[in-house]
Parts: sequence; C-alpha cells; structure tokens
Amino acid sequence: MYRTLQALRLARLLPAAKNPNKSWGHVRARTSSASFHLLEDCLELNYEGKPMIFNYVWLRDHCRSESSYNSSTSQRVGDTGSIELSIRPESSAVEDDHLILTWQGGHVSKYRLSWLAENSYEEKKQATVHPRILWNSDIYKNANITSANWEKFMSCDSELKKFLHDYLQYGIAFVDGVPATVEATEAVTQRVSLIRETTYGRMWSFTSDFSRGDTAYSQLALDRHTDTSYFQEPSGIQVFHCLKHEGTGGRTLLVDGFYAAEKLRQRSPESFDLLCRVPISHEYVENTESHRNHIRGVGPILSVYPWNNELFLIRYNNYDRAVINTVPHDTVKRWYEAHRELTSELRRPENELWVKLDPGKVIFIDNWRVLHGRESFSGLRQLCGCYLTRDDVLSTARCFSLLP
Ligand SMILES: C[N+](C)(C)CCCC[C@H](N)C(=O)O
Ligand SMILES: O=C(O)CCC(=O)C(=O)O
Ligand SMILES: [Fe+2]
Repeated sequence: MYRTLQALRLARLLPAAKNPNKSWGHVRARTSSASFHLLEDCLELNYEGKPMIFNYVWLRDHCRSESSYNSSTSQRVGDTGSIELSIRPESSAVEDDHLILTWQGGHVSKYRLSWLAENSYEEKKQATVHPRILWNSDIYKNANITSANWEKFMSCDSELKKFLHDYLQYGIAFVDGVPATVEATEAVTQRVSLIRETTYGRMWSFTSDFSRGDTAYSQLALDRHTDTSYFQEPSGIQVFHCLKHEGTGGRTLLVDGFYAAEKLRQRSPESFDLLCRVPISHEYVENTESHRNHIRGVGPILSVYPWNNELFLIRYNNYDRAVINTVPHDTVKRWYEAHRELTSELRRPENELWVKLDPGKVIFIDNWRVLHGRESFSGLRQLCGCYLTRDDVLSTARCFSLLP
C-alpha cells in the first residue's frame, strides 16, 4: 500500500514534458493490477499482465470528459485539429482503476483502465472482428441449422436474433413459410436490413426471358460467383425467393468463399497475399433497347483487415471480371496461378452445398462471403428478391449484442 502511494506521488511529481532525457524513464505507478510509465511520446500501460502503448495525441483525442466527448450521442466534441501534436501530460496517476492525465493548460482526462485495454491496438490486433464458422457441405449439414419461421420471424425478436446469429456464423440463413409473393418477400427483408436499390430495381422478380443483358436471365447453369462485383462496394446481402418453378433442375449452389480462401492461406500464403494485393476490375456492360449501363468497380479478389489479417470480402465473378490491364506481365502470371489455386478450392465437390429453393423458402446470402450459382433448368421459373445493405444488417446485429 505504502509503495503504491509513493509511486503514485512520484508519477504526479515528475513532469514528463520538462524532462526530455528521462522521458522514457521510470515514472511508474502501481495499483494491484496496473502499472505505467511515460515514454517520449507515449504512455506504456501494463494492465492485468498485458502491455499496451498509447500515444499522447491519441490519449488527448480520446478524452472522455464532457468538453471532449458527448456521451449521450457518442460523438467527439473536441477539435482534433487543434491538439498540439507534441502534447504530453504534465502529470499522471492511476487511481480507482482510472488513468488520470493532466495536460498543459490544466485540462484533466480520466480513462477507465478496462476501457483503455479494450480499445488498445494490442487488444484489437488479437481479436476477431467477426467470429464465424467456416463450412463445407458436411460441416453445414451436420450443424442442423433450422430455418426461421415466417410468423415468428415477423413478430418475435428472439426468432430474428437466432436468425441473425446463424447468418453471422455461416453467411447464409433461411426463413420458411413465407407467402410466395414479392410483397411478403419484401416484408421479411425489412426485419433484417434496408433494400439496396440497383439497376435491377428495388425488389426484382425475374424469369429466363432475357429481359436484361445478363446470363442470370436465361436457363443456363451459372458457376459459383458473388454478385455486383462491379460495384466499388459490392452489395452486402443477396435475397432469393423462388415464387414458382414448373420444370426440372434449377437448384441453387452455395460455397463458403472464406472456407476456400482460408485453405488457400494455409496451403499457399504467397498466393493468398497476391489475391489480396492485386486490384482487378469487374464490369457490367448492358446495351439493350431498354437499358444502358456501364458500371465498373476495382478491388482485389480478397480483402483482409490490415491490423489482424482477417478476411472480410471476397469478390469472385469470372463472368463479370473485366480486362486485366493494370498488372505487369510477370505479376499477372503469378496472379493467374493464385486465382487457379483459389478456384480449385472453391470447386472442390465437398465444399458445394446444393439446395432447392421452393416457394416459401427465402434465403439470405452474405454476398461478401458466400458464393452462389445455379444448375441449368427447364420450364417456367420465377425468382424474386433484392439486395440489402451490409452496414444495416450488422447494425441490427450489434443492437442485439451479436457483434462488438
Ligand atoms: C439478381 N439479379 C437477377 C437481379 C441480377 C443478377 C445480376 C447478375 C450479374 N452478372 C452479377 O453477378 O452481378
Ligand atoms: O437463378 C438463380 O438461381 C440465381 C441467378 C443468379 O446468380 C442471380 O440472379 O444473381
Ligand atoms: Fe448471381
């Protein structure tokens, strides 16, 4: 106890700013589980056995006092543009599980130690942003995930929460018993997110009538792919509801793109890195009597968060991939090798989940993760659906505490 107090006093007395030679020195404070010392431009904190470092500008910018932060709107009030970039605290202490810094000019900032720990880079780089269960066909089937029930889904938050939980884990989720109409399909999507209107409409309902300049509007088989890869930000969710099918074939193929990409990362890290680094264009060019579009988006096949290397997006659509003209010939050769390796993983039969979408069954597909395709078919087949925004489904999930 005595030593703790002494250390605290020492920490307060030593003005870090006026002590350049000793700036990284041994200004220490201890409570039962925390110690810290002041370095040249940052503070090193050891909390519950974990070391972490906070820059002084960062600390001033993240002050949670009323004049710096509005806790009822969770918005910053302080002006980051007027913080002295070489700012340093004049005194520092740890008291009651808080770090207390007094800045030049007298402003006092107080940070809960557990808040600092949760928000430290050291913590974030270890943590998974979006925990998931990667699957192949057996893994998915053995998990016995049940579909949500339309009636309950529309009225009961616990049914929606379970659905969202499954959707976040597997990147696909189903609602059963939905009336086979566009209106009911729209209603079911409104529980989850907002519709992303595109050139195909808000809600779309299509047959193989070639009404648009795209092979989706045919009876042909479609290999696994993600949709709207030609958007700078591909659509977050794909919703399908087969309203009618009088004929054969037409099953839906689903492949977990992240399962395949993680296999590639294990087998061939250089190929994985290359697919993360090389930007590729995708294009939607439509020139018919009724529709003219020329949409182009650029981005790598795989995207990972830079701080923890976690995958968050796969764009894979060989139909819509545009001319590659931004990559030198030697890199392009390596890129084709890496693309082939990923394609082989995606095409492994054990990774393919085939489902027949019958009227009543609405599927939600995470279009940033799970690829879809279809078997060729005969007869009249009417499919309706829409794209939904990704930010809003994640927001719904956070409101249920399903994501940090
Ligand atoms: C879903 N819906 C039929 C409306 C549009 C299909 C878009 C097809 C396009 N090749 C793509 O992959 O984005
Ligand atoms: O017809 C289908 O089942 C899906 C076609 C497709 O890939 C799409 O519309 O995005
Ligand atoms: Fe598609």
